[in-house]
Amino acid sequence: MTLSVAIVGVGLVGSEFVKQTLPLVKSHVIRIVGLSTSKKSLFAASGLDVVEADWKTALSSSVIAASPESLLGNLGKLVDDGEKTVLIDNTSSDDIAALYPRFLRAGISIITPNKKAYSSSLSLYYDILSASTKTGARILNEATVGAGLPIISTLRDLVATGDNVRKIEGVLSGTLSYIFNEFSTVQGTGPSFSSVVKIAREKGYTEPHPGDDLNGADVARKLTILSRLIPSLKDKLAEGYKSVSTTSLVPKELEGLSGDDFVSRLAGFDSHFEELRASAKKENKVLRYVGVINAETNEIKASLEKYPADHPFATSLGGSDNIIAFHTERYGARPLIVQGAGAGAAVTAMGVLSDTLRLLD
Ligand SMILES: NC(=O)C1=CN([C@@H]2O[C@H](COP(=O)(O)OP(=O)(O)OC[C@H]3O[C@@H](n4cnc5c(N)ncnc54)[C@H](OP(=O)(O)O)[C@@H]3O)[C@@H](O)[C@H]2O)C=CC1
Ligand SMILES: N[C@@H](CC=O)C(=O)O
Ligand code: NA
Repeated sequence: MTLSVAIVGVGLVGSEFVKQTLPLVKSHVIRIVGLSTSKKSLFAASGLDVVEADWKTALSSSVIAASPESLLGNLGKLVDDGEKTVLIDNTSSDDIAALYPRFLRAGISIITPNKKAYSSSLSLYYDILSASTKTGARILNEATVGAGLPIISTLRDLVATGDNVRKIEGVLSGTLSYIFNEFSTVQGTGPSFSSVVKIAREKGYTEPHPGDDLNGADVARKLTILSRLIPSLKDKLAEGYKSVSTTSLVPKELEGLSGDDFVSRLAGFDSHFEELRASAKKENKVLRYVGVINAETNEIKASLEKYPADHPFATSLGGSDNIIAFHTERYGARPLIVQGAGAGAAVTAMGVLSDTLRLLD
């Protein structure tokens, strides 16, 4: 059966998703029925004529305004006609996330790298789970943590097979990994903090607003998504990521600025970060921003820490690498470790597309 797919959000990840999907459109595994930005949309129930490059022109010249309501109606009709139908949410929008229960109740599956739905209030989370259970429409979000790395599937497998997860710890932000791998080296020297943040943004690692990475919220969201999969912690974070103890690296003066203004004014705070780097170097340590879920002490925390120069977080990470260690009863002596690029369009779109193909299992 051909999957009918509507893609909302065609920025860095969304455009790469379309690119990776084109061979599957040619072989009739997938039919792209909808494309939309925050302003414009295209829809054809029988499938859009999607050709690399041309779809961008067609979408930007479309006169049809984006409307999640009409998309819901159009996709609902496909479900009624017996089509396997999927919404791919490649935005970082809270508004789209809030609509997931309605899409699921209409029998439309959802695949997303957008962390908003699973890391906000517990009530939205349970609304999503119950809508999915009711209709059998599935929601998969592997790319929300570690981009294409198998983090969520690994944790689900550990829990489903009865292992006891004691602690999860690691570097969960591709942006903050890149920034501190470049900024805080064992030599204790390197480029200025603001210049590395700028490059991380240019490389497509950051959230649409880089302050959402630097304030720790992105890591806190990932910790929320993971902790809700651990039976003893599933109801702990009532307010989602806001309930996580989080260290922000955003100077107070830059709060509330647009992404562009934020990045251009960050240079004014380079000396503060230079001091942090120098103080770590004095102890022969490096700075790394880490996330920890401790199921034994119930502590869930996102923070900037110092690690000895010979620690794996200091020696084995490069680029936007994430490293996540699962300490469990079965993996008692040595944790199960997943490591690799944790941000960037190619690896994120791969995570979204592989989830999409799981719907055909
Ligand atoms: N970049 C990465 O490495 C990773 C990203 N992610 C997640 O992937 C998602 C996309 O990230 P990325 O591609 O980098 O972000 P971009 O800012 O490049 O793209 C976001 C897109 O979403 C669109 N959009 C925003 N709001 C709406 C809306 N209400 N309706 C329709 N479209 C909307 C924007 O449209 P417009 O152009 O009109 O504003 C834009 O095209 C985010 O949730 C991010 O957290 C997850 C893992 C890694
Ligand atoms: N901004 C995020 C993108 C992936 O979730 C990160 O840097 O990890
Ligand atoms: Na992942």
